[in-house]
Formats: sequence, C-alpha cells, structure tokens
Amino acid sequence: MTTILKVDKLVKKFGGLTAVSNVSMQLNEDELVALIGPNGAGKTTVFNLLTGVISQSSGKICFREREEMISLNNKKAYQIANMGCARTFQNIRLFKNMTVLDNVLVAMTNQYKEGFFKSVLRFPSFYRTEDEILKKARALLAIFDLDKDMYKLASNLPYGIQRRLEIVRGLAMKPKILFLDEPAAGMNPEETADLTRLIRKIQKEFHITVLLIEHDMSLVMNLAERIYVLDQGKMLAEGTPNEIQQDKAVIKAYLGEEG
Ligand SMILES: Nc1ncnc2c1ncn2[C@@H]1O[C@H](COP(=O)(O)OP(=O)(O)OP(=O)(O)O)[C@@H](O)[C@H]1O
Repeated sequence: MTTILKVDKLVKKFGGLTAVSNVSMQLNEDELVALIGPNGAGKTTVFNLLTGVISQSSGKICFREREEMISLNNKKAYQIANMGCARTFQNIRLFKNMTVLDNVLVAMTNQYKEGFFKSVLRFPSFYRTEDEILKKARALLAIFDLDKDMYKLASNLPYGIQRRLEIVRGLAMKPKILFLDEPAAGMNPEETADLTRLIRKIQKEFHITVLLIEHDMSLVMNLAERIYVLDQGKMLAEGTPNEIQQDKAVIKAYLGEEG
C-alpha cells in the first residue's frame, strides 16, 4: 500500500482556542476514508489545513509526488491544487452564472497550459487542444449523467445536481486526492443514495484517493474503508466502520450524541 498523504502532529490555534491538536493521519492510494466527529470537532479546519486554505501552527503535511514525499508546509492553496489535491466545500462554490460545461472547462484549464502566443495567434495546435478539452469535458459530464444539462446555468440546477457538478468539477482537475466536505449536506434520502453510487463510481473509474467529511452515518458506514474520528480537536479513534461502530469512546463522544 502506497501512502499518498501523511499528516504528522498537526496543530492549529485560533487565538486561545486549539481547534486541531496533535492530529496525525495518513491516506493511501485508491483509498476511501471518512473523517467524522461531532460539531466543532475540527474536521473543516483539518480540511482547510490539508488544502492550504489556512496554515498550521505546527506539524507537518507531506504529499507524494512520484517517489518522493513533498512537504506542503507554506504552499499556497492553488499550488496544492495543482499538485493534485481537489476539494469541494460545505457550501457549494460553483460559478453560478456559468453553464455546467463552462464550470468543468474552467477546472480543466490547469491541465492545458497553452503558451500565450499560441493562444493569441490561434496556431492550429491551439484549436486541436481546445477541441480535445471540450471532448474530455463532455465525456466526463456524460459519465455523471450531466451531459443533458450541459448548457444550463449552474444556478438553475436542483441542489443535489449542483453538488454532483461540484464533484465533477473537482475530478476535472485530474486530482490524486479528492476532498469532499459534507457532500450529502442538505440532500434528501434519494439524492444521498445517488451520491453514494457516484462516489463509488469515482473510486472505481478514476483510481483516486477520497477523504470525506460527512455527518450522514449511513453514507459513511456504507462507503468508507477506514474512518478517522475527531473530537474536540484530537484524534479519538481510527479503524474500519465495524471497529468504529463498536468503539466505546466514539459511541460516547459521537454516536451517543445521536441516540
Ligand atoms: N477562523 C476561525 N477562527 C476562530 N475559530 C475558528 C475558526 N474556524 C474554526 N474555528 C473553531 O475551531 C473549532 C473547530 O471548528 P471546525 O469548523 O473545524 O469544526 P467541524 O468539526 O468542521 O464542525 P462542523 O461539523 O460543525 O462543521 C470550533 O470551535 C470553531 O469555532
């Protein structure tokens, strides 16, 4: 098993509040891992640290690039994204006034860095590349059954479909890791079931690592191969869904809260 992301003793303080305290974790290639915990446990803060949205107070984050583990400390969010870490947000962040297709095309541009002169002077290779991008975007949308909505404005799509588009947009960046922040938030049971199928599909077809934050326990227990549990900023437990469901500390801190 190859480790793709390694987090060592991560700490994040907001003034006097320690939101993340000595958190260590690792993600392996092609793994689907969930990060759970009660409200305010520090899950989103961990995501923000891993994707460079905020920087840590101390600790180390390393990401595999070919044979080497590269430190992500001091790297900016866009650099981390370009290295292969895509994410979605708790509150959807699509370009609402752009079409479904354009939302995906924008995400793909990081793979096609055409030279300035080539694009301004419209060399034949520019058109070839443009055509190629368009084909790939359409194929990606078709896989997720979004091709029929291709020319609709993102803002006109139902909530569940917007969430799906956000995931497709993340995938369009060809990531090695996809971070999903509460993908089922606000979804009805049917949409959640759809989403579960979609995430499975991603795992199979794209061979990427997925780390997801989710409150919907049936989704987590159904999908995750491994689960990390955070409580009050600390890592409380790590294990398979079975192990986590039987962990007394977890039941007390988290599952107990639900019933
Ligand atoms: N920018 C910030 N400034 C100050 N405190 C913050 C900031 N961001 C998060 N916190 C605090 O850090 C703690 C962890 O918050 P975080 O949002 O990471 O938890 P969470 O597990 O994602 O919660 P939820 O499940 O409710 O989304 C909370 O006490 C929160 O109030």
